[in-house]
Amino acid sequence: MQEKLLVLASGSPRRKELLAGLGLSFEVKVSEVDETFELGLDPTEIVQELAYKKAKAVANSLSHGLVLGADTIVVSEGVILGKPVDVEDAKRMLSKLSGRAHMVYTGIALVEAGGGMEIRDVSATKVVMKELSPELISGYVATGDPMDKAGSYGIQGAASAFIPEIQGDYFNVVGLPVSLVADHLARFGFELFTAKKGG
Ligand SMILES: Cc1cn([C@H]2C[C@H](O)[C@@H](COP(=O)(O)OP(=O)(O)OP(=O)(O)O)O2)c(=O)[nH]c1=O
Repeated sequence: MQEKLLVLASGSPRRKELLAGLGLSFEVKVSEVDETFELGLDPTEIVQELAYKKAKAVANSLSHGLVLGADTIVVSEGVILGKPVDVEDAKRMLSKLSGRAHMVYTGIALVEAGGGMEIRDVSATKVVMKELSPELISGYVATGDPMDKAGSYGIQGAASAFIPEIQGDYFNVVGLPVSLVADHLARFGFELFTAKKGG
């Protein structure tokens, strides 16, 4: 029986599904966070800072429990690509990613409500994308799939056809580096496959 409360501070259905895969019980609580970041910060710092903001905002509203936040961005040739603002933006991002490799960074933060321990970490995956014709980009964007995703693609959907190779954690690209999260959860007492979970 898991005694300690685990809270996922995310509205992302992918993150919910990936965390649920670990077999732990958790609640989802989302709070509005300003996702702007300081210019000049390294992408690995930006994703950790945004993940921390998301987790901290929810932790501040609770008296107890452990809160997990995450943030994913795509970086191509030094340019940070978040979620597209519209269809044209999505097409622009995909044209930029076409025919070259880029990096996907997901920052994670675990924050104990009530002023306990806090950790941040980051996972990086290199993604190789095929050359995409304008017709292919238009067709994919028309499906709507890119619109809520960093870099304007979802490796887990039809865009899998564009990606012949990755180096690193696949789940990191989808939005949650599950293996890294599991390692950190264990440090907070959330052990997998033991009788005592989060006690
Ligand atoms: C690159 C890539 C991103 N994504 C998603 C993961 C994230 O949900 C999203 C990046 O946006 P985020 O701002 O990291 O997360 P979010 O707004 O969806 O959810 P929340 O802030 O509430 O936690 O892009 C995919 O699903 N597949 C992919 O291949």
